[in-house]
Amino acid sequence: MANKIAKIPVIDISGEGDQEQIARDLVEAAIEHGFIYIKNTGKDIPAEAVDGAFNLGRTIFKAPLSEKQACTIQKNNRGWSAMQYETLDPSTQRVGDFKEAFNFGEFIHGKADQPIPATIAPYESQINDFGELCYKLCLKINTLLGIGLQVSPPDFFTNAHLREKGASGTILRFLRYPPHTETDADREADVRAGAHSDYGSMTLLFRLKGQAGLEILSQDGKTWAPVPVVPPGTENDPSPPILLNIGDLLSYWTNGLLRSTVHRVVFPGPGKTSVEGETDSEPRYSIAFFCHPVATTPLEPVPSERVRIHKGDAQAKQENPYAEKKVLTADEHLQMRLKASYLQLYKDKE
Ligand SMILES: O=C(O)CCC(=O)C(=O)O
Ligand SMILES: [Fe+2]
Repeated sequence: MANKIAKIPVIDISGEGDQEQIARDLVEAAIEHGFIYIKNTGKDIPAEAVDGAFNLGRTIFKAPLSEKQACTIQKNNRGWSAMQYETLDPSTQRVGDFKEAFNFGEFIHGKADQPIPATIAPYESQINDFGELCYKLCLKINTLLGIGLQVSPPDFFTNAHLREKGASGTILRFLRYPPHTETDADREADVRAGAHSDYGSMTLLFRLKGQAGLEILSQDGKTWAPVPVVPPGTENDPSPPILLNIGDLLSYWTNGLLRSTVHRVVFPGPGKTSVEGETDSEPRYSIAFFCHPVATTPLEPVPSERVRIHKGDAQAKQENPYAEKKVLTADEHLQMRLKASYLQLYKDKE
């Protein structure tokens, strides 16, 4: 039986409306769900930029294998991750994630600071521009979270993300999940992306209409709910909402007040998705922007009364052990998580 679809609020942050109210709504959604649909009216990220980025994603993965291999992912988390190279849930997965991915780190003066396939070299500035739009949207969200949590000063989170203050683990990631074919040996065991929570402060996720697969885990850790690409009320928007989720770092930084929700990408199978109009029979593409604070940021107590008085929720910690308080800087927090997911990379090179 297919599960009920996830009930995630849709919030419009693109207008001139009451910013305090929008900020409060955003914070409540981040506390309650950890996932929020950011209505895409085309003002922050134009629909053409999203479409262009998806075309780029297709081009990257079509590049010759030798070009992609020359850019194999490194410990700096940049580059190409081949099919089944990453294992997001090593505790339960026998085989790696049924996906390939390409990670771009921060660009410097509009140029990639890593090897990129020759096939996509002509599009370097387009990749940079899309990353810029995502970065600016994350700054805006950081400011709203600061306002909503009554952090003093309200730009506390925003300041920690300013690129001019130093490098960060921020990544623009293109993903391709091929469909299953009759000959795939391990169809039952295959998961497209194992259960995990994201590492950074927040993630922006772009998906395509009609493509099923993303699910979130309920707070009691018992049921998975599919997350529709186009939730009710957004059917006529220029582009599907951008799915925002809180990552472990921000959850950790706020004593677990903001929720870092566990999610995965599956093959629902024919007729098994409860999201009307979505299937897993075609290759699935998605784009994730993983936003991180400047690497040297000390994750000190957030100057907010709401955060201070929040008592860590034992249930949330059990569900997501990485949300526990134990790490000091943004970079140390990230390194811990990467090591757990790229088993081969760290085994081969240690
Ligand atoms: O492709 C998706 O829909 C989600 C991907 C994801 O959760 C991730 O890369 O962290
Ligand atoms: Fe994720």
